[in-house]
Amino acid sequence: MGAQLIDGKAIAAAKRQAMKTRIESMKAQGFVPGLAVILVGENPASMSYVKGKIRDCKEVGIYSELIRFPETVTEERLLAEIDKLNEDKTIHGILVQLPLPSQISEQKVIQAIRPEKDVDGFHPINVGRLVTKQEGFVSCTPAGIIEMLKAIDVPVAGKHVVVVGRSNIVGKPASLLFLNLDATVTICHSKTKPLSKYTQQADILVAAVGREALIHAEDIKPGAIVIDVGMNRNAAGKLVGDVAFEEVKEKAGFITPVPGGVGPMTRVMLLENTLLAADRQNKKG
Ligand SMILES: Nc1nc(=O)c2c([nH]1)NC[C@@H]1CN(c3ccc(C(=O)N[C@@H](CCC(=O)O)C(=O)O)cc3)C=[N+]21
Repeated sequence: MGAQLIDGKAIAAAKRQAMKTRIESMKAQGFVPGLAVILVGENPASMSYVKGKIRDCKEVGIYSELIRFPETVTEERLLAEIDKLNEDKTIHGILVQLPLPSQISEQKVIQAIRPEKDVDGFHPINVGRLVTKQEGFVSCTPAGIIEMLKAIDVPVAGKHVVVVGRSNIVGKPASLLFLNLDATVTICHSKTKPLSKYTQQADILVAAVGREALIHAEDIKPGAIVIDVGMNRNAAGKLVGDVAFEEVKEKAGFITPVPGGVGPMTRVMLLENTLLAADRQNKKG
């Protein structure tokens, strides 16, 4: 295999380990960071992701609350719960697991969260802060991608980063983060033609579309850093990314696996954002 593997699972585990000490000293000063996770309905994938988040909190010593609602919950009821959590001094971060059922406006729910507690970084205030390079909260997956590059000591300034995908939670914020780090950024999407013309120019390629085997060996530059954000179930029921891993790994310089790459980093950045939120709210009193 040509490429070096970027082990997101190991990087995330090391970060959680370092957090434990930080949280112990917070607790020694009588201050406990807290995260509230709201889950609506019984989607098995959402339930398993949320369980993971609660487990992560327990491991590092963050106080967590799981608040569950039936699939049929009204928007009004959900917004009332968020209002309550906004005022709750023991809760520093609020995450509403997406997607939400169709009777509920995701935008309304996201905007109901106080930006200071928006550890997902989805609130338009935090998005605006990212655009204008101000301090706020950055969406966990893009933040995790940057942390992986830091871990392998790869500078981003001056690099050509090609992001495939323009979602509000990954593609757009990832592009802005790289831009803020002085990369040259190209954003590609479903209407980009031909996609390979752009991806072949990437020093760092971020694949965040959600389609199995979207990126093949012929689509990348030799030695490129390939970050795979995809989470797809293949025909055999296996979790696979957007990158045809077996062939691309022979040509890339670095590559992230799925599972064990971006996913664990996303989870650990939620913990980081929760600690950041707690620190900031603690300072303000
Ligand atoms: N408000 C909100 N915030 C989110 O951050 C959010 C969300 N809603 N809705 C769903 C997506 C998806 N997401 C994942 C995070 C980690 C893994 C992860 O850890 N994946 C493991 C594998 C897990 C498995 O085996 O299923 C891995 O890649 O190694 C996956 C998916 C966060 N999301």
